[in-house]
Amino acid sequence: MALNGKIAVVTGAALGIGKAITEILLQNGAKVVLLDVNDNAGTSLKESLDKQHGRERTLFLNCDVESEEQLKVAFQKTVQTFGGVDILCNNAGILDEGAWEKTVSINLVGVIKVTYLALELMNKLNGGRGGVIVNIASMAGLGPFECCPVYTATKHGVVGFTQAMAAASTASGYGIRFNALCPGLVQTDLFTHMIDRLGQFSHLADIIAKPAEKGALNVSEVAECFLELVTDATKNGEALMVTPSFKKYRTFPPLNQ
Ligand SMILES: NC(=O)C1=CN([C@@H]2O[C@H](COP(=O)(O)OP(=O)(O)OC[C@H]3O[C@@H](n4cnc5c(N)ncnc54)[C@H](O)[C@@H]3O)[C@@H](O)[C@H]2O)C=CC1
Ligand SMILES: CCCCCC(=O)CC\C=C/C=C/C=C/[C@@H](O)[C@@H](O)CCCC(=O)O
Repeated sequence: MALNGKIAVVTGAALGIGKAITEILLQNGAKVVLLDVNDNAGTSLKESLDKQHGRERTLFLNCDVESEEQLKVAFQKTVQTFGGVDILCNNAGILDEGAWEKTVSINLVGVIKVTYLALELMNKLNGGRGGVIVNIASMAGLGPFECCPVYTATKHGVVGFTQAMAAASTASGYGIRFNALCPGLVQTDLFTHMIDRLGQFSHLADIIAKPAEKGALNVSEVAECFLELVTDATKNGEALMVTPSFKKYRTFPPLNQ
């Protein structure tokens, strides 16, 4: 998929991985709608992107992925401003074992809410143009990460939802590819603050030491993997793992045979 002129929506776009994904989309010619709850970071990123790429290339909207109402308004404004959606990146996420219901609400329910609203616009069966949806899961979506069981559960949910939606899309003719990106540790605020966010599992924080020995990815390495999942039209239902030591596609058993 060539990105020139395509319209992308990125959740949690103001900082960290979402910011790097926004930047790589702009560098490759897309227009980007940035959704985030952090108004200061979003507004200041928008100002800086205006200088680099021109005001008409981006739209920043203060929008919480937990709020169906705010999401509906955000998609309406996206259509009014840019005329549709071709690419969605469900990136917004938190790690907070002490606020586990909020973690489920943002990391998993939020991904499903945003996806279903985007589907109404993107689905070829409803007159949409099709496109691609990339969900930012985690290595914790593929195996047990004992210091954060609820975070782990949400990311397993994201991987499962992505794969089932990919199969549903193929079987139904939505014209939308769905892929999950599963990074290991990445240098962002989420990683920096994780030690204070493990709640009743803080005594297991040392589990990070092993993967941390291998270093942490920088956000632009994650954005490059995102770009691969968006542009490679053969990728659907994939879970791409990336750590400082390797990058590979995970295989899963098909359940329909
Ligand atoms: N940092 C890491 O080591 C890894 C992170 N991830 C995942 O990558 C994604 C991005 O994480 P980071 O960039 O590290 O985090 P971050 O904390 O640096 O940035 C997250 C962004 O999401 C926004 N956000 C949070 N809640 C939101 C909500 N309810 N609605 C809209 N925006 C919201 C924040 O304001 C912030 O701008 C998350 O889904 C995370 O689980 C996956 C693997 C590793
Ligand atoms: C508690 C901090 C969480 C930060 C947010 C994350 O999502 C981090 C990702 C979670 C775990 C990462 C583990 C990485 C492990 C790799 O270095 C490697 O050891 C795994 C090898 C697996 C394989 O070979 O298949």
